[in-house]
Amino acid sequence: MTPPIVYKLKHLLLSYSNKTTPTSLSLSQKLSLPNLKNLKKSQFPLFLQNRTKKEMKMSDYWTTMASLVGMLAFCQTILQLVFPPELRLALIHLLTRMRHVFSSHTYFDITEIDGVNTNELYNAVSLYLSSSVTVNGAVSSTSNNTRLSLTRVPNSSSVTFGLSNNDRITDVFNGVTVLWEHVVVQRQVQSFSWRPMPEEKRGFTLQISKRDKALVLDSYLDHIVGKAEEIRRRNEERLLYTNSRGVSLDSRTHPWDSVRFKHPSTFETLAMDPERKKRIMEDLREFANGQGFYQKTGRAWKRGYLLYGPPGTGKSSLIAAMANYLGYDIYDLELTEVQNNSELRKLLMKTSSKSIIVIEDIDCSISLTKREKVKRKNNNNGCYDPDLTNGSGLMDEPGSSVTLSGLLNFTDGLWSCCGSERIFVFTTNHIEKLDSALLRSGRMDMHIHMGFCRFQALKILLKNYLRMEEGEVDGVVLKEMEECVEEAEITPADVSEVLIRNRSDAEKAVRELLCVLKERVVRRRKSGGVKKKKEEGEHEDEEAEEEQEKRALDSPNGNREFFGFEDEKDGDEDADK
Ligand SMILES: Nc1ncnc2c1ncn2[C@@H]1O[C@H](COP(=O)(O)OP(=O)(O)OP(=O)(O)O)[C@@H](O)[C@H]1O
Ligand SMILES: [Mg+2]
Repeated sequence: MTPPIVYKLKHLLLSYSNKTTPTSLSLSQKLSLPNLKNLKKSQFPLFLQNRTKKEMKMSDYWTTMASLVGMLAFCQTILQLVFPPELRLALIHLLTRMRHVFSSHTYFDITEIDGVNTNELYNAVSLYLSSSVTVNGAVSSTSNNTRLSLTRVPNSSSVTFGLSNNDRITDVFNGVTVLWEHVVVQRQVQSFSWRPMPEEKRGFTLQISKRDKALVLDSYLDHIVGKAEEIRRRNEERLLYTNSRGVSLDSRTHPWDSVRFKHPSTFETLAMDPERKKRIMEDLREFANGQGFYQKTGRAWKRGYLLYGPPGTGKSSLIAAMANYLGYDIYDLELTEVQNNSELRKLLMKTSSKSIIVIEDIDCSISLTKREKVKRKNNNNGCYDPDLTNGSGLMDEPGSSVTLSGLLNFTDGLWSCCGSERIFVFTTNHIEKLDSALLRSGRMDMHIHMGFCRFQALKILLKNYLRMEEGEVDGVVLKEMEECVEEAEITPADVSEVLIRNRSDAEKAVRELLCVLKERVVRRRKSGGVKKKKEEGEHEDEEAEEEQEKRALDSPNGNREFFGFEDEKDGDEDADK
């Protein structure tokens, strides 16, 4: 590229060599050069002064140009020699320091790379500013033409805005205005380094008034880090991990395979009584925000949920909704693939915090009823046989891969505390098969019964699948539905099926659903389902009674089985321990 000064000189020379050339003259005028007619000879460079128009032949012109360019290059070299990069940098630093000393502001530099390590604060600031520029006026640019860069990181579903190189932006925090500048300079040619450095040296400079300095140190940076973490989680897609048999569990390999988790289930789409839903959401939120509480009370920062109910009532959907609500990853633990307790522990150690560890159909994964039988056997013999237990009073199935005690250690023992902010979710279709040790508080803090579809849940499904609000459905049909839905004992999955089938015709879908509900009621009445169930209830076998009794003892308000919502209770010792 021709430097502007050379460009100007070229035209000056051209016009000088041929004053009558209209193009050169107009060009020179365009460039606001002095009118050549008024130009005194003394105003020309010395080596040109003795030349006249006639003397300036074409060959002379090119010679002159070459000398000029050579001179410029020479000057540049001299400048570089006189001011080597280090000196130039030092001069800049000196000037910057002087500016800072006399300024009423304090400056904080947050460089991208701190020594050889990546500075997490830089990334946090970058994320914070990127989100803030889009938040209603929380941050406003210093000028309207502040440039924003757009990025999309891997695994992210959204585009983020960033501050362009060397641009500035203001932020307001607690009524104090601060200025951020994104400083990008070319990195010096580096000597040998183990770690290749980026070509550019990037950083943020925070300018804040000296009297507000305490604010930054106290809370502003904490605020930024917290916000950045929140944004990061929101932007990233959830991951669904699963364990597979035979994966080496040495310290280098990761025993979990992951895929992107894009389950659309949310608490909004979940067909469930709104009050119960609200309670679950509050519980989750309290847990996620409860670091201080757990620390203060000396409890591991984890929570257990047991979801139980017939197939197709939304247990898995609830787990997905939980993950989407909190922005947690899911570890779907396939217990049958785990060889032994130590492998289970290793798997646990390789889970990250802010995650939900799920064991589906826990009653099918591991024999959990054994313990009761052993207990009975011991009772029958009138003595306790320690050889049959693992020392904690729990029976380990001989030759089995993972034992009950191993599982309990996994959720509640010392090992459960490696890492934090984790939720354990177990699901089962048969809660009555589970051992009381699994049911006691502290292990599974909340028991959530996912039952057949009720009227409230039905309305949510109508809204989800047919986009029909309550008022849009025929009042008479709705009333009939309300009357028979509970007796029909239909799962949300079955209701969904009918609605999906007819989703192109909402009226037809509603009519058909009502028919299905009525048919089920008739069928149930015919087969004496209700009556039979009552009789069954009266003649429950001894074992089932014992199970119920045990759970009633465990439950302080006795409603765990049906509603599954209890407050946490402390000090409820496992009967067998
Ligand atoms: N409560 C619900 N709210 C919304 N949709 C539901 C609900 N229950 C079931 N469904 C629908 O039914 C399908 C099956 O539900 P889901 O897999 O969550 O049931 P589940 O209780 O986990 O069943 P299983 O015990 O067989 O694992 C889901 O695709 C979902 O669309
Ligand atoms: Mg399921």
